Amino acid sequence: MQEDTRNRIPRASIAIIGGSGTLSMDFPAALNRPEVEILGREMVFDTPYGPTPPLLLFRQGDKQVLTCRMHGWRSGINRADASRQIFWLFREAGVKKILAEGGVGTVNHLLDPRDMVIASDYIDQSMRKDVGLEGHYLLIMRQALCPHLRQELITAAEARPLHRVFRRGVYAVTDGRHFESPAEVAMLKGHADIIGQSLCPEVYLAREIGACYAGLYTIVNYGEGVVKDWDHSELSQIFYDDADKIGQVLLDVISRLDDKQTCGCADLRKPTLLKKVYGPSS
Ligand SMILES: CSC[C@H]1O[C@H](OP(=O)(O)O)[C@H](O)[C@@H]1O
Ligand code: HPA
Repeated sequence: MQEDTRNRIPRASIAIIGGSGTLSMDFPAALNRPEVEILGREMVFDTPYGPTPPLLLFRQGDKQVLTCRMHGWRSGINRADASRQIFWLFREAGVKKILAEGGVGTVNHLLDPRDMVIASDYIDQSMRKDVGLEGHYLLIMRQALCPHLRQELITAAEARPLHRVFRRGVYAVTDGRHFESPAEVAMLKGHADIIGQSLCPEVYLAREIGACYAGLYTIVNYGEGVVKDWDHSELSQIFYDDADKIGQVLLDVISRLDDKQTCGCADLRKPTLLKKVYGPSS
């Protein structure tokens, strides 16, 4: 049953946007970490954009962490609205660092299913470019993926060796209820390494609220035409098999994080151009 927690917004300095990996388990409770205490499940909060999807709140050491499950709210809902609701809440809760995880396809023939990539940049091929909170235009998307958070993810992922970890890679963001055609994959080759549907508009909203953002992505399929005869039935098994490692990596990172943002991401949130035309960015 959903607990009604509207208008009682907790403090949380860190947020996790879960993907297909952590969705397949009772994250983070299933990982049996003694320092983790679940503070609330199925928490829904009122926002100017409507009630949020259900979130989970937990404490890890001295940090409070809000988590939402992307797939849990994607089906049948308006993704733009849900993104605004969640990031409005993150801002009000004081979230400064956001970690994401998700499943992706590969367009780079050097990568294989189960490899993990800490994305270093993105190309937005989605139709979600204009999703934001109030009044922020011309956001600077330099270091959209925080170098400090990325380094923490690399360190944590490499310390739990299971599959190959790639320290950088360009994530092409697509839209769809479908994967890409061979021609689309061929077009993306040479520009991107991995394809998924879960990085935008999140990076824009993170920048808008002045939070750092970085993600750990597990390859669950070859893009069409990269390797012939790929069987998509293997896709969800990879999520299930590797969910534990993905979740542990996220918690390992959280245990090392502090509240400081010495990376400069927070300073990049102020649009510097055309203030007179577009109005102030508070
Ligand atoms: C289940 S494969 C397609 C789906 O998986 C990824 O989502 P997530 O990042 O939440 O794991 C990808 O972006 C696609 O939307
Ligand atoms: N394309 C788009 N999104 C995806 C893919 C893909 O190949 N794999 C997982 N999410």
